[in-house]
Amino acid sequence: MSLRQRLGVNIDHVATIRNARGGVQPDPVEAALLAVKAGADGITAHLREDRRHIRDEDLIRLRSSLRAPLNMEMAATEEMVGLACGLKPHACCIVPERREEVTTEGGLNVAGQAVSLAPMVRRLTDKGIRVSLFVDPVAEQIAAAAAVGAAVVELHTGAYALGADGEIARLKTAALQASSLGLEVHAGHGLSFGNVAPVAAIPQIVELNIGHFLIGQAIFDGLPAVIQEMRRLMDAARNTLP
Ligand SMILES: CC(=O)[C@@H](O)[C@H](O)COP(=O)(O)O
Ligand SMILES: NCC(=O)COP(=O)(O)O
Repeated sequence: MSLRQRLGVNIDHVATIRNARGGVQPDPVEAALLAVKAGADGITAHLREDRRHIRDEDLIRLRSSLRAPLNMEMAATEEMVGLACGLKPHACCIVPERREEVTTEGGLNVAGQAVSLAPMVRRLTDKGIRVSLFVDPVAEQIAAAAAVGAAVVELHTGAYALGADGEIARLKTAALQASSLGLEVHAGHGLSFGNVAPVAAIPQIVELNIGHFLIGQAIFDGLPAVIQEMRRLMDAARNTLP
């Protein structure tokens, strides 16, 4: 199987640099258009409650100017569900947020909040938005994601990226379970040139969302080049599949 795996480019940290001086450069929307032109299959943008990087107006401009799928990452709040239902991106990925965190620290506790999540998933789905839940590769969370009606799970690869033992095995098991439940399987967080191949080679994973590493490496090599290299590494990993 060498089903081509999609690459979603997360442009959060273009906005981090822009916000550092409060101006308009570098423009995350310009980065998104350049990323798609370079081969990205979609764009991911995380509208955090504290707007530390992506801002509401960025999402509005992305929605009106992108000709590729826009995946809006958001917390499970009424504010964000309302914004998403108004914006109607191609997809939403619900992620946990803690104001003090430097970055996303873990997966969404779907099992522990299924009662409140299910109607949010339904509202978004009823607007034609593909709903993904960002979860740790844990059987209970994946089963809960299917139970609340999500179409997709995005497996948190943060522990894997930090070198935790046995993580790639957990990701493989989780991807198989999710696929067997009819969920589309994505993965992301902390992926880089150096660690992407084993995750890309997991057959059931059909999309990777990658941002921080790509934006950082783009400072040295340029955004098109780093996207094309990530694309090459993903394709090479997929081509090892039977
Ligand atoms: C959910 C995830 O892993 C990232 O896409 C998320 O955007 C991380 O948040 P920061 O971009 O603020 O680090
Ligand atoms: N959901 C993962 C994502 O969008 C990008 O995460 P990272 O590559 O910025 O760590």
